[in-house]
Amino acid sequence: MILVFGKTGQVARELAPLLPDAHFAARSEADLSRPDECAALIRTLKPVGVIIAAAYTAVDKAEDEEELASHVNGEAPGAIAAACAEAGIPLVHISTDYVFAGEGEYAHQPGDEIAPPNAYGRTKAAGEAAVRASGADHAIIRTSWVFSPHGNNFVKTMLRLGSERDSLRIVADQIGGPTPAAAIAEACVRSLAAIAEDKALSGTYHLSGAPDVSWADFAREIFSQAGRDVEVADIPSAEFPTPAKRPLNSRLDCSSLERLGLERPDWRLYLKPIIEDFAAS
Ligand SMILES: NC(=O)C1=CN([C@@H]2O[C@H](COP(=O)(O)OP(=O)(O)OC[C@H]3O[C@@H](n4cnc5c(N)ncnc54)[C@H](OP(=O)(O)O)[C@@H]3O)[C@@H](O)[C@H]2O)C=CC1
Ligand SMILES: Cc1cn([C@H]2C[C@H](O)[C@@H](COP(=O)(O)OP(=O)(O)O[C@H]3O[C@@H](C)C(=O)[C@@H](O)[C@H]3O)O2)c(=O)[nH]c1=O
Repeated sequence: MILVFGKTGQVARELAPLLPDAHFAARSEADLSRPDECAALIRTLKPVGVIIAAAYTAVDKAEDEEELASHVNGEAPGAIAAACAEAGIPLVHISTDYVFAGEGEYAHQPGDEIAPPNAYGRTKAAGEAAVRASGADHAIIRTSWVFSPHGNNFVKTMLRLGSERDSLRIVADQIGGPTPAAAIAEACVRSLAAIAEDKALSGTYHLSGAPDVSWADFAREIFSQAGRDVEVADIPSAEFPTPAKRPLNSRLDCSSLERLGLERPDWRLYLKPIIEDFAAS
């Protein structure tokens, strides 16, 4: 049996149909703010592999709750990875573009220096480091700008705001790859099988949707596919102040996905079901 930490999040919900026999541990069963209890669950359930699909993802709130976010995003993945190493089972963990400072206009390689610009990114970086240090066979999949029909995400925010207003001001100097949660779920399953088969595939991978765009361009495509006549005005980040600083350059070089037999998904092909759900609600 495969154990998935997380049940209600975007990626966890996309994992459910791919892994019908997996055990999905919700917060009530495995609270990541209590890392020892999460590690103990591995010893109790004795899974053949583990995927961590839960995290503290409230980027702005993390500025005020860095200690809690550190337990959830830093220490819990470390404790889970140590338990995986002890049991000799592989682990897949998900991380973020927000570990990068985001300077320049290049696509980041997995081995590039990290320098998180905010508290959420610092806690995710700590989780990555703990997983690498654990000795467990692992895949760390860094992704960005996740969206799906479930939970909170930029696509659903835009559809909601676009139904209330005729024009929106959206940041145009942050560039990255919107990523469908379904593609991340597929990569989790594929990478878990790959590292179980070949330990040499253990390491850090990048997965983001193509093409890279600004948040403003992302919004325009959402409204275009939704047939909504909402004017999107490009603004610089400075005109949309937020508690957490976001990286300007979130481009991820995803070429190492080839080692897993995967490629970047075209995110534009994943918008329609979300738009239809929104229209029906
Ligand atoms: N969302 C994004 O844009 C991006 C996400 N990522 C990473 O991808 C992974 C999956 O994210 P995503 O699917 O979007 O997550 P969501 O934001 O959709 O959901 C977060 C999940 O984590 C759970 N969770 C939060 N705190 C705890 C806790 N203390 N104990 C147990 N569970 C907890 C939530 O449970 P509950 O329902 O009980 O609150 C929820 O199921 C994460 O590692 C995230 O850092 C990377 C890049 C971008
Ligand atoms: C609502 C709104 C947002 N924005 C900007 C703010 C921000 O720069 C950008 C996206 O804002 P959001 O708060 O939706 O996204 P944010 O929470 O920053 O999303 C991040 O989540 C974490 C978990 C990750 O790991 C990242 O990869 C990334 O997906 O859009 C506007 O410019 N205008 C608006 O009206």
